Amino acid sequence: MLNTVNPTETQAWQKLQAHFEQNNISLAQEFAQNPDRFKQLSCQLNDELLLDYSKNLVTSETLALLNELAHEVDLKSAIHAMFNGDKINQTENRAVLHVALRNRSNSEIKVDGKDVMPEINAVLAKMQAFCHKIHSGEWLGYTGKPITDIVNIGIGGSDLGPYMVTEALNAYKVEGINAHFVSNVDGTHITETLKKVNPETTLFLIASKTFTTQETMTNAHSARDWFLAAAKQPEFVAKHFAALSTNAKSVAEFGIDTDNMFEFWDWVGGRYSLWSAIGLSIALTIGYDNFEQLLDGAHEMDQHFLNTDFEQNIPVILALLGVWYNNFYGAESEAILPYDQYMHRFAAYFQQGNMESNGKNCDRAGNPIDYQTGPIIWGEPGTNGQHAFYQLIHQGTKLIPCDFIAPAQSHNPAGDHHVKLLSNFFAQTEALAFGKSQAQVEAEFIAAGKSLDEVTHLVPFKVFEGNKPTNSIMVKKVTPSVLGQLIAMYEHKIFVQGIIWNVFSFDQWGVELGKQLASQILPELQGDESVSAHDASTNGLINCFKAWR
Ligand SMILES: O=P(O)(O)OC[C@H]1O[C@@H](O)[C@@H](O)[C@@H](O)[C@@H]1O
Repeated sequence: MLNTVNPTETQAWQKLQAHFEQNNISLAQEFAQNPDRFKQLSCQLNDELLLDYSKNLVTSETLALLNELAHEVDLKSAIHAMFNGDKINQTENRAVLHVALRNRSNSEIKVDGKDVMPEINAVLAKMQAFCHKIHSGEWLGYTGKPITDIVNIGIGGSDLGPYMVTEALNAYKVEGINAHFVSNVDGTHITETLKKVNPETTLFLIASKTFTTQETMTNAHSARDWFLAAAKQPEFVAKHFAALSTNAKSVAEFGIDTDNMFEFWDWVGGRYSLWSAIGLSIALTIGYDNFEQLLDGAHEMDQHFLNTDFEQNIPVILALLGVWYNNFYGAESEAILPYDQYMHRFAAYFQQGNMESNGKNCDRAGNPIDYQTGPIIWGEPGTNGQHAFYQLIHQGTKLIPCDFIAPAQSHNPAGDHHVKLLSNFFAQTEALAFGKSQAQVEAEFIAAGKSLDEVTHLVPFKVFEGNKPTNSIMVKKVTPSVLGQLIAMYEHKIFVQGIIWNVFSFDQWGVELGKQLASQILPELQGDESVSAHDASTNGLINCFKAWR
């Protein structure tokens, strides 16, 4: 059981509040006063991942108080509870063991007295053997041809992770295999995807923890109908459909051979499931060995998180900085900005990871919360974002803490692209931190031969106040292992924040109401008679739809 502590009632919180009110931290001043600031406020996981958090609005006192907060809410016990397989997802009475899925040390981890590692290893071995069959061409479709296209049908955690990772690791793609991802129940998604593939050479992976999700089951049935329209014989489904699920009964009812089912367990949260059988599309796309390296990287971050003092603990540092802005500066959102085109779905992935985990307004004792919890997460790859929304980050009225992520080495070192990309990565955090003063703007005008009288009216528009906080996360190269490290880093950041905010990070009751209402509305959309059972707005919209369709 996790304890329940209202963070705002801790001594550390009170001290942080007073510290916040008494200090107006200036990055320019902090850097001017302390030439060792980068050295002191940066750390490396290994020789592939560096976190520079020196451009944050913190002093050594801020960091000490934030650490005190972590200790006061007993973060250490919570971390151990998760790694020990305690049922910390209390509203669903489940353990939270994505760390077991990548427990490369293979040490025993027990749930209800039973070691889960043998089952995990058995599923990994089954995934490895399956990948080998597909990649070697041993597995043949119903007309005797090898598989060339994988279509993953899933949504939420059964889509976002595998899609993000296969995109981020596109440089490792197995030749001859194309991956597709269908998630939306909008018929456009499956229809457009099916136009690109051939039933004789396509393998569908039906990815659903529950195997009941409306979107996924609808898309899966449409895919099967499409397949059978060509293949005719239902027994051919076995060669072209596999299931990734915890629900063997529903998999069998759908008609998928349970030999083709890759199992996982209720202690794997949907948004933490890419490490499980849900990662089969990853292993098929980038190769099983690379999938294992992804697990290895995550395990390395897990060990760092479990064993490192909070002062040097990368996920803990990131989490505490987030709490500082979210709860004291009143920041509403955080941007994740990868300077790596392959990572274009990374922010979208952590929208679910973070917002579904910590978007909660009820504390662990069931009381309503009167302080801020999870932030809004958003972002796009640099430099695209620079030409779109960075204006607001630089000169808008909102504080948006940003994580800048960049690899030192590109997978595509074409010409001078990478140095140009990285020059922007360095320039942006510098500009955000230090801005441009009125004196600098005026000096630039004078240097350009203008008289101040001529340009005074323009000066205020060109001033950047600076003092905008950023983290820079530099990696050597986006390899499978490094990506595993990065994902695990953010997962644990989210965990730490959930512990501090006193919420349950591993349930998601907030997605249920809409699902319930949609299933009530669905039968009402049949027939032409007008609907009056809802509020006036919902009735009006439904009746408009009926008139127009
Ligand atoms: O994997 P299945 O069971 O289809 O769920 C898919 C998604 O459903 C949503 O409603 C959320 O609960 C997500 O956390 C989950 O990842």
